[in-house]
Amino acid sequence: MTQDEMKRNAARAALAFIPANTIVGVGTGSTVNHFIDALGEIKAQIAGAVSSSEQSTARLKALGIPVLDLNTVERFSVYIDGADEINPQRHMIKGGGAALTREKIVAAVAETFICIVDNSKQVDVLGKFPLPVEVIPMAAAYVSRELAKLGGRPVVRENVITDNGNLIIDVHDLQITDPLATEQQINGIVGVVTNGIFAHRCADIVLVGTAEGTQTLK
Ligand SMILES: O=C(CO)[C@H](O)[C@H](O)COP(=O)(O)O
Repeated sequence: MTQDEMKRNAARAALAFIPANTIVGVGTGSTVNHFIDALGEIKAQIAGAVSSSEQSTARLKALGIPVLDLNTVERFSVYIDGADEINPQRHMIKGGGAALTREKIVAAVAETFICIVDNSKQVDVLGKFPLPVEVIPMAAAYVSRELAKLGGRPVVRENVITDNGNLIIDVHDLQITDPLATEQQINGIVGVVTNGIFAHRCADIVLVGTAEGTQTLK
């Protein structure tokens, strides 16, 4: 089975966790694209979607799924999103698609975060995948110097502007042994919008696509 088939199976398994008439929070990425396609098949049974990126919004709208403004929604039941890495504590690195800030905001409003991944994303310690950090453009050099002091190797992602008009710094070679502390520490650097560690708001349920089928971890 290919990696993409495992992603698609995990994405389709998420449909079983969507209550009738609910608003669905939708993440970003290739795994989520499979989920959006599956959501299109049950669009009559949901109240609409809240989206974490312009890319997902366009795909949702193309399938006729209404996209709601998060400011009009107080709370909703499920948020479905992928991850670049996930550890056994269900802490994640996200932001490979540069949508980390909106993803973190939408996830904060959801009751349950369901993470959909193929098994290549499972790690014991976060940090092999370079950690994305969204920064205000004028702060990029300062933030890079501060990130280097933490032991990482910051590289501004070329030709990428986020949906919020900001830059992404990818931090290579960070061993993230305490994700809660590192998430907080990096978010404390002036000029950082947010970083891609999702530890304070980790996943509640993980659907892992494997060659043997999709596993559910809680
Ligand atoms: O955080 C993300 C986007 O900002 C994605 O969830 C993450 O990059 C995983 O992407 P994919 O499903 O394409 O492997």
